[in-house]
Amino acid sequence: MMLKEYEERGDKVFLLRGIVEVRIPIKAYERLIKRKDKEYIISFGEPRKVLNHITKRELVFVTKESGIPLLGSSSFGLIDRGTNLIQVRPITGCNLRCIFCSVDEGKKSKTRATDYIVDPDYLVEVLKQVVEFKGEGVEVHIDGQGEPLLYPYMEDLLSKISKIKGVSIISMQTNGILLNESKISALEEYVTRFNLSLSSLDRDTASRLSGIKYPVERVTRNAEMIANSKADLLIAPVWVPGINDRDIEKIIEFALEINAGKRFPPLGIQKYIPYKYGRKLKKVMTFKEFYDRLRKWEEEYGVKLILKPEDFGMDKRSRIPHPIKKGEMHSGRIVANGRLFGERMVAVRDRVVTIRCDKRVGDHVKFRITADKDGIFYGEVV
Ligand SMILES: C[S@@+](CC[C@H](N)C(=O)[O-])C[C@H]1O[C@@H](n2cnc3c(N)ncnc32)[C@H](O)[C@@H]1O
Ligand code: SF4
Repeated sequence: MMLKEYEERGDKVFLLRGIVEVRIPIKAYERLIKRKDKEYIISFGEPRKVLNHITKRELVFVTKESGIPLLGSSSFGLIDRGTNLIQVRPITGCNLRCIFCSVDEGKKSKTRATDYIVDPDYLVEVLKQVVEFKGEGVEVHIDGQGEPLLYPYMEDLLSKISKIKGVSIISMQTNGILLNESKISALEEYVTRFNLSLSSLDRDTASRLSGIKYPVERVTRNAEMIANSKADLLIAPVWVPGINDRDIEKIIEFALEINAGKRFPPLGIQKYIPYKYGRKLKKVMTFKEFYDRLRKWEEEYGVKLILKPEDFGMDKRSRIPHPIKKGEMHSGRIVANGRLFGERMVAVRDRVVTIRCDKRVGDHVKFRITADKDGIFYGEVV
């Protein structure tokens, strides 16, 4: 809701240490004080938090008014890794709990403290600027630390992205569970390619991998419907050694049978990689083992499995200039809690920087930028 709407509803809007806060006044718990021409509120009540209905984590609404920049974080917003592909991350949080998940997503995550949801108009506004900088032939890839189809404004977002001059491909990474016939027919108008994560066709194995009672039939039906739609389909299993070794061949056969990959490769087999803050499994394959096996299957099935960026029309492009650099000292306001426990997000020069500290949202901090990886910034308080 806009601030005006809160005021019209009769709620009071207060300026609290420079942050606009909306509170429904409950006299017993709040006391008003006046300083100069500003009203401040002292609240003795618990702060109100919006929670993600699946993960039950704090959900931060990233709007233009929130002062949270959309560049600089790997959790939400936009990522430019120096190619014609821009990653768009509208939401965090997931309906699955994959045992291999690189971002430790879903309920009962041990590492994730906060979820984010981005206002679609804000996302489109900043994306337009990035696409304009990149030039023609841009791929917008909707992905995220979580399941993108949980985003309630997806159709609106895609419709607006499809109108941006310079965007030639819209692709989406999804676990496909939330799709159905009507969703697919709505999304096929905008989505050029769905990358569907499907790691087993066996219900028990898929359930073990996803951490839920996995609806195999629903996902395979969705895969067929995508393959028969205007959109292209790429099936992207994660090969988890010791668990789905026998399933990968069955998935290759399934992808070929339903004619996945009209314009792009039909399969994008991924090797399980243990990530620092992801879920760890004991058995890990070497890259040699992985590629040797893919090469064998390529011969056996006559299908391309070792993929290169060129297979997706990707090329190198200048990066959007970074207004802050590694080693520099800055100070800024904490605009939100960070994605991981103990992290905070600071805004500086239209970028968000992740730092570790125990100060609160609204406080100012001085910090040094310690890392800049593809425009994703980390800092250390000094
Ligand atoms: C983090 S998920 C987010 C999008 C969506 N939830 C999904 O699963 O498609 C992005 C992709 O990374 C894959 N993935 C997750 N954890 C991985 C890991 N540890 N190693 C390799 N790939 C992984 C997923 O299977 C998926 O294809
Ligand atoms: S891999 Fe994707 S579907 Fe599985 S838990 Fe992680 S974000 Fe969710």
